[in-house]
Amino acid sequence: MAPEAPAPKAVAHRIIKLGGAAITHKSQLETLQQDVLRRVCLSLAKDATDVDLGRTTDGTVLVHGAGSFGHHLASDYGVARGPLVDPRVRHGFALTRASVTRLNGYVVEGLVSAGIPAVGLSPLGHYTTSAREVSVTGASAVADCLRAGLVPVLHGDAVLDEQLGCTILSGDTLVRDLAEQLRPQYVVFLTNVAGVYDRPPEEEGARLLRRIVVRRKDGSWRVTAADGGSEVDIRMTADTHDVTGGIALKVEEAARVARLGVPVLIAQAGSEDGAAACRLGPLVTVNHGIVPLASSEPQWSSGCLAATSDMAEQQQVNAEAGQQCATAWRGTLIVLEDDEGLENEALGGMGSAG
Ligand SMILES: Nc1ncnc2c1ncn2[C@@H]1O[C@H](COP(=O)(O)OP(=O)(O)OP(=O)(O)O)[C@@H](O)[C@H]1O
Ligand SMILES: C=C(C)CCOP(=O)(O)O
Repeated sequence: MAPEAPAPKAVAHRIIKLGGAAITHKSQLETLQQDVLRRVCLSLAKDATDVDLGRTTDGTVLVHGAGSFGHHLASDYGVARGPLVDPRVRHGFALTRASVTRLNGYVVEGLVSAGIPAVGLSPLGHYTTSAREVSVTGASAVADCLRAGLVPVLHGDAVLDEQLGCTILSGDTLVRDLAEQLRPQYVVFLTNVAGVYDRPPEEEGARLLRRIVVRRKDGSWRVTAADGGSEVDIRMTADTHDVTGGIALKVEEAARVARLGVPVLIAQAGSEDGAAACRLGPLVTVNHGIVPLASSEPQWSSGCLAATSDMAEQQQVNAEAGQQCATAWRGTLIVLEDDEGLENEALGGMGSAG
């Protein structure tokens, strides 16, 4: 019998989800937000050439959402529920894929024009689900691309489901599966708002949650007020066409990633904060003053930038790297509680929406 294949080596440095709400106008069928897409492509390309940081886009996995290229059609034709034997659902399945792969083409084209060796990789054919849960992962195809020096660009997709016939696999769920399989150093979700708020961000008084802490024992998550007091209530809503659950699914999947010990950042696509999150990972919070990196969390620092074991030196490098972001970093950091089950009280906190 052939010897068992060795476990694949970690090849992913970072996984970035480019939200459909950021690169499309989610409420208008198949409309691209070209300016946001262009800014993201340019900033990722800049990471690749930043010789001071010794960084390249090697080890970067990109996943994008569907936005208005997929959610509308999937919702109109009931693609998330199946069954595929229903001719109307089958037609909707094909239409949804045609739409979302069109968007994938635009994203890949933007990245390649910016000089990134990006290749589109559709989940259908690599991923299967069972009752909407991933039952077959496509992570090995992603790892193969990474080992070949390519930047795989996946997307939320219509896939085959062992029980339902077909369903919709969200990019947020793909990111979590890839994080489980490839164990990147960090994950970034870029979307159209600055992060997770205590209520829909357009509502008056909405406050940006700077830090969400995930409990080690059961994976539940919480936000406590900066004064260390009671837990904060959070309200999240989703667009009417959204077939995958919107921001609530994102937070749930992000919490599952954080529980692996992989820090997650949520920030705005096309902004300096989003670019800095992609470039620096959780160290962005060191440079920009919201979350001091505790010495008990050394694993976050390894490999986020050119390797250096000395924290002071690393902070100096990071400070130089993050110069573009002159003000405090705006976004949400999602992390696992420390070994004692405590969160550092200096790390909690909220910021106003303004
Ligand atoms: N409490 C909240 N905090 C943050 N955003 C919220 C909240 N409640 C509702 N939202 C809305 O969630 C949206 C972002 O989630 P959504 O899943 O649509 O993003 P996305 O991942 O960019 O899109 P896609 O799923 O198409 O990839 C924002 O447009 C925001 O208005
Ligand atoms: C609607 C489709 C085809 C995919 C949804 O992916 P998401 O926008 O990442 O949730």
